[in-house]
Amino acid sequence: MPGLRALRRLVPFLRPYAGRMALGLVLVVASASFGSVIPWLLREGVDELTAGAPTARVLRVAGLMLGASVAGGALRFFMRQVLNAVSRHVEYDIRDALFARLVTLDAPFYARWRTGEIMARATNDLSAVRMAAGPAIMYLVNTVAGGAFALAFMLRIDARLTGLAVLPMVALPFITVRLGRAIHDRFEAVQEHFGEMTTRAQENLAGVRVVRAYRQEASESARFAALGAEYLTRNMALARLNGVMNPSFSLIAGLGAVVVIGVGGGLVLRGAITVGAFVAFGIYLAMLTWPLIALGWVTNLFQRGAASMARLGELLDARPDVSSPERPIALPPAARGGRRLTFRDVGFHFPQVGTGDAGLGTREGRPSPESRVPSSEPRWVLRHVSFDLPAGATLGVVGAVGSGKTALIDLVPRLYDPQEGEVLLDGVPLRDLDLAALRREIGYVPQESLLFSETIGRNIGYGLEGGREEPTSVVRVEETTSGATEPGTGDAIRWAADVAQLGETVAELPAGYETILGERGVNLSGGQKQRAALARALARRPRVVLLDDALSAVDTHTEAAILRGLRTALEGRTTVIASHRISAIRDASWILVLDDGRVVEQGRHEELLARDGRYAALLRRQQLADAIESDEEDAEDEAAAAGA
Ligand SMILES: Nc1ncnc2c1ncn2[C@@H]1O[C@H](COP(=O)(O)OP(=O)(O)OP(=O)(O)O)[C@@H](O)[C@H]1O
Repeated sequence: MPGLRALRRLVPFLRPYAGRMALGLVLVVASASFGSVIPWLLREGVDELTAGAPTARVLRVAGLMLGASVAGGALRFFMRQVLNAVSRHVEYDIRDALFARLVTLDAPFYARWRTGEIMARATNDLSAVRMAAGPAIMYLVNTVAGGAFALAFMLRIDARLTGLAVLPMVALPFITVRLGRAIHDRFEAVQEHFGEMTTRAQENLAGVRVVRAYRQEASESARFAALGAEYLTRNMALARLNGVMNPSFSLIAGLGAVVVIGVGGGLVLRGAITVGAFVAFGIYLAMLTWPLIALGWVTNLFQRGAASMARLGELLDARPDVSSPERPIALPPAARGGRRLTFRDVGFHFPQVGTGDAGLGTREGRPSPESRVPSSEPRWVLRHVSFDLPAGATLGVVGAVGSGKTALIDLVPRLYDPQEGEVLLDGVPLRDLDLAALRREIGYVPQESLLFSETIGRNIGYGLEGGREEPTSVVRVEETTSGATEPGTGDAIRWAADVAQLGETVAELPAGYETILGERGVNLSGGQKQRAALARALARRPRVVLLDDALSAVDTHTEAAILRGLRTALEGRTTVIASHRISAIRDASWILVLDDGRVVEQGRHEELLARDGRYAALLRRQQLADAIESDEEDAEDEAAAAGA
């Protein structure tokens, strides 16, 4: 059937359950065989009644019919148990595989795919695939087996009558193929739109504060209603096909029934077949009708499953652009606890969406025809960036908004790879290192800190050695001294929290390090979140620490205290601090001033000041802004004092 090729991808997921699947299918065939014996027994019963046979014989037939019904029913029960369980297991395995894939995918992938789209595939499409993997297979086999048994008995009763009754069924394959293709396409359209709706809902829920602050509730509701209306329209288009399919199949079966009554009635009158055979034949034909209708439904399920499996396949097939080399080079032992970081004439631009850049396709991940045309000149975010930072040194990166500070930092853990030049750690190009080994060296505090809905202790201890085995045993900070947890883990968390100036805040939380954060727990302020993210990066005692404007939400006083603490704590480690505030980087061993992705000045604080160029101008502007701010604060304080 057209469009079903995507279902081949289900085979590896079904393979582990082949035994159970086979058992389930044997049960399907067995239950269908019992079901088809019943009309045959009925034929016998009717004929014996018509012939005036003794009651005992009639009762014997009735007993056999009852037995066949019970046996068929019991087998049907077990077949459902077995096959539905298989489909649930398959669904579980695909979901697992999907999640495992999603967590390995990198920044370029998530720049192309919207969260709502991924969620839609992981839920709705997965359900459609489960229906194809379980119920559809079950009904297909049931249909074929039930139909074959019914046909065999019909042929035994009268071959010519059977031929006439099933004649209208020659139209069946045409209807199935034509409607099947249309169902596939329309279902795909429905699912695609569902992705749009999920994205909209997800963005609105995540940004509900913005929606409310800008009083956009009504217009957002209207936009969602419009999406809903389109979803309804597409579903109605699909429903219309179902509306055509089922009656078409019933019509074919109905035509068969007309033949049976017309021709079969004549045969009974002429004595060619018995009344019992006529009754049984009618029931067999009805038994064929159900499979015919079921066949329409099965076609539908397979087509939906195939469309959804293809959509899931796009996610399962996605590969990160950045990966480990086949033969990674090991890093040499670290000197003084840090690593030397070198940028050699680095040029970088973000992958261009829809241009096939870095092997990318369209946002949906499908390579589009346009993806193969040569891209327009990329917008370089970094160009000709070179520096050589000795192990244990601190690099400060300053520059205006959008000058490329984040991009520079992102290249160190290989969130992206540069298109020009190379980045090296202790003289080894990053591309030659094992990705996990590289990232173990690095503590990265991104601009936007993300904390999980977990205890603050587990948030800080995230990714600590052993954390993968049993999360609950890892970061119960209070228990470390009793030896109940891995030695040193709790200490590392407490130490990191203290360096990040978070220790006191944690002590004031209702359950200390065991306080749950997030939706179900306590919410931290922006600055506290940043400090928790900093503590998380420090707890692993990385050799290279990257801070991307990581203290922007912290006041200058706390920032100074944190930086002082960091200097001692990170003694010997290599640090890169990107900041729009000069106060955060003035003590760095080397400072880069970025402008539109190029290094326009570099040197130590004093040297840069003496040069009286961009850096000095930036500092003067910031000092002026700080002075105005503190004057305003003083004025406010005075006004408040006068008011009191
Ligand atoms: N995922 C992305 N795809 C395409 N362009 C991007 C992407 N992220 C950032 N950019 C662009 O790259 C440029 C550099 O961005 P970057 O985030 O490195 O600047 P920044 O110096 O860190 O700015 P800020 O101080 O605001 O954090 C900006 O012009 C930005 O618009």
